[in-house]
Amino acid sequence: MHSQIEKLYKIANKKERLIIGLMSGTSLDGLDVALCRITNSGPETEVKILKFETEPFNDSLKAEVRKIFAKEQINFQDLCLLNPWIALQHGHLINECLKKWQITPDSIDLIASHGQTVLHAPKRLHQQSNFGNSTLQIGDGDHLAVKTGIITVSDFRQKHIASGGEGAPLAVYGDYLIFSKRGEERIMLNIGGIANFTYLSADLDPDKVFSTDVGPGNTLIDVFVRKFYPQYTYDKDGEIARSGKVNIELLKELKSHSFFVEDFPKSTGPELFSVAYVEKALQESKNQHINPEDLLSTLTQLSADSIITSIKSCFEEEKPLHVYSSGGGIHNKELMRRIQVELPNCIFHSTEELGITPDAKEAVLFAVLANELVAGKEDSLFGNPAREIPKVTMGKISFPDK
Ligand SMILES: Nc1ncnc2c1ncn2[C@@H]1O[C@H](COP(=O)(O)OP(=O)(O)OP(=O)(O)O)[C@@H](O)[C@H]1O
Ligand SMILES: CC(=O)N[C@H]1[C@@H]2OC[C@@H](O2)[C@@H](O)[C@@H]1O[C@H](C)C(=O)O
Repeated sequence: MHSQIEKLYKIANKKERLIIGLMSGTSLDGLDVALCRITNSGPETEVKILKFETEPFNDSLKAEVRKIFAKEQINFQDLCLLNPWIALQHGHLINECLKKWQITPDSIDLIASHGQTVLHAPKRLHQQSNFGNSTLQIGDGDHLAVKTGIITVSDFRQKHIASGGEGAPLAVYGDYLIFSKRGEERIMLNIGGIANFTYLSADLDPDKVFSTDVGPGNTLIDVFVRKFYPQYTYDKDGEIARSGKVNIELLKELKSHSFFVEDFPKSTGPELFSVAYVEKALQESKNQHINPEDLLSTLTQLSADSIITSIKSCFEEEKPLHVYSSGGGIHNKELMRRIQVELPNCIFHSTEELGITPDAKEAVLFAVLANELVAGKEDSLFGNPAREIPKVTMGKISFPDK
């Protein structure tokens, strides 16, 4: 047997594994690196975060990615060059983290790498009859494995699509395994560039579980902060939004997009929630000369309303729901205030109360997916195919060869 296969076999048979989960989301703020100790698999999975860092991306990395990020037309060579280059950048950041933590690569069992989404094109968005759902994450796993010397699991979304899903959201798989709690109706709300949630039923019934993107989280806020306030990259604590007024006509126009009336579950991205989408709405509502703080206030209300309306439309009002929030958007106090005011029957928490740092949650998710791929049992795989959550393992394995 090849020594790497033998090593993987041993890792699969361990009771607990050290897995580095990586997430670089749509906000392009940095690489989330979560060193997790994962015990068991399937419904018995337990996760402890041993270390967590967000390694900020420097301006040149952001500029390189933005050349091809969520764009309909790009230079094909840029895409080709960035696929290994991103992996090498991520590999370098992992090596730096390991040095800082004084942990040697050979004590890590696996890396679980999401990669960088450069385009998400579910059929609902591209609408081309000959083609199905599609998504592209770059940062090739072989390059990461060779750069770090650690067996790497990557490219999780393709199997989801191959099995009938849209390739997103995937958080539901980790949410079900690590956050389900008998006797408590839970919503796991993540506010990243895009906002999404998972519903976990109090009776633990997997057939009731579902997950969906709901619309923009921080993505539009970030883009227009960068445009009008170049010294900032986001609206810290929502202060700009708080100083402005919501423009009702513009908000109505933004909400008239067909995405908001499509059935759940659905996935989306900055391909739809883009500058062009906002500029069209500004034009249609005759608000091209809106002042920046009113625009930011309106975009913040759009994010809040996307979340509020989706939760209200999926659940009866009397149902006591516990909402556990994560993602960078939870630091936007004005956004969170507006959401909480309109959902008085929900009890709001942070995932911190469940032992998972909110900024680390998505990176942990990919560590859990890698754990299921390598050590999960086929008969205890989670899924709910009726709600587009296929029962599958996800990820591709790359070996460093030494
Ligand atoms: N103090 C703060 N005030 C307001 N917003 C904040 C604050 N801190 C972080 N954010 C927001 O959180 C964003 C980063 O969020 P996060 O890392 O969850 O996004 P992501 O993982 O890239 O997104 P996605 O989950 O869509 O892929 C920042 O770009 C910013 O908009
Ligand atoms: C294609 C893609 O990268 N989608 C991301 C993005 O960021 C949030 C939302 O849009 C979600 O659908 C997804 O990520 C999380 C981790 C998910 O799949 O659950």
